[in-house]
Amino acid sequence: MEALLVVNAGSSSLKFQVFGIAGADLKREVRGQIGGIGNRPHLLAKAGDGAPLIDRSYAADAVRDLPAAIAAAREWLRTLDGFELHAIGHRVVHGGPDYAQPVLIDATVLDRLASYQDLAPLHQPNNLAPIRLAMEINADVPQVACFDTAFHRGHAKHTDCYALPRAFYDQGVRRYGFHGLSYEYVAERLRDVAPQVARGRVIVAHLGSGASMCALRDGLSIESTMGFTALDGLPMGTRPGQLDPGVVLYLIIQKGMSAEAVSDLLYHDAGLKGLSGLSNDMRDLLASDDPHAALAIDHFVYRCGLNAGMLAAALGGIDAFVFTAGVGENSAPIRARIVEGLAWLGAELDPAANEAGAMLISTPKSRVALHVLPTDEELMIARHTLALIRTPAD
Ligand SMILES: Nc1ncnc2c1ncn2[C@@H]1O[C@H](COP(=O)(O)OP(=O)(O)O)[C@@H](O)[C@H]1O
Ligand SMILES: CC(=O)OP(=O)(O)O
Ligand SMILES: [Mg+2]
Repeated sequence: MEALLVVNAGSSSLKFQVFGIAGADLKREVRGQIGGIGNRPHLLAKAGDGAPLIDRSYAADAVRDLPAAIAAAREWLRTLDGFELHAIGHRVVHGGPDYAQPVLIDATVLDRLASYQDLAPLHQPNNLAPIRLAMEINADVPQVACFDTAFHRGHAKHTDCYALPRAFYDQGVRRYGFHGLSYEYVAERLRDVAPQVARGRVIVAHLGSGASMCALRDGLSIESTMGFTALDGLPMGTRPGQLDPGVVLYLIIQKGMSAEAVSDLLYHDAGLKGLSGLSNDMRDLLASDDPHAALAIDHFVYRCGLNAGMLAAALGGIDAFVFTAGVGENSAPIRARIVEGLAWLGAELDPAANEAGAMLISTPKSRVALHVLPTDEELMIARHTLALIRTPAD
């Protein structure tokens, strides 16, 4: 069977999927992940119908880092029969000012993507590692990079500039926005499940370990809470979200911290983890009776409300609000608390539908339709990859 491999290499996990190609159709054949890298490595893979394929734990030092996880995943993928690899599609978080569309990867493209590494230190190096490896060992298989930033590239200039001297904008210092593959998928899903609403003004909240919101008008992104890097906007598992740049200056100038130490703080030790002092995982905080866990949750919910207000202003009101990603798809209590903060916009929750995790969780008289739509970045990558390898070169 002709097949595509999709790779989503994150900060602590390596996700991969295999799609069979039948004409213009894609069929998910394998959905796999190595999580707990360097800690409690664990390879789990299922067939497209959910049947288990492998469930294997490794010693921490057997899969210590992402390259080791790639090697482990590759070793297992090679045991699968019947797939003829036609292309590999990758999630690449930062596409900088150059890429507004997915792109076929060659050495020049790879160099350019590597130059954005410092703008996404948690993601970009890991995104590029499997590309480099495949270039060596599967040199004849085309690879496609699909960007988190691309879906937001149509933003108006007055919305994606910072109030800095304009030369910085020309150098690429702009508000890019991220999680674009997720928003693009959710916008498509919304067109299926609520076509009328999808043509209107919608906020999508991607609340996972990274978190952001996107304002959609007629299915297109017009604003995002994230900026130049994936540090801005909402508080996240280990990132602070919006922060006065004066804090960074204070840490460097007054406290004598190095740039590396500040970067480490902002990417690894802030957010829910920093504020609670307990965990970056919302499940741990919800289960804890520590007052610092409550503080972290209160802050997260409060900032979600503030940012929703900002995006509602960008849209001139909202017709729908959509929850997606790990927290958004799975946590009824967090959804309920965020919706309380949207009451002024006319949002009214149906508590039973929310508890049941239904696709529509608002009451019939709510002025804002409230949806829960599971995201699927990997399917979006597979579609883009197939479209690119099928496009004849001109
Ligand atoms: N039932 C749940 N309740 C609250 N939070 C949850 C639940 N399930 C998952 N999460 C949160 O979702 C996060 C992972 O989200 P996900 O979208 O998979 O993130 P990423 O792709 O960035 O790793 C976890 O860190 C956890 O905090
Ligand atoms: C861009 C980003 O924050 O991604 P993730 O949520 O996967 O960490
Ligand atoms: Mg994610």
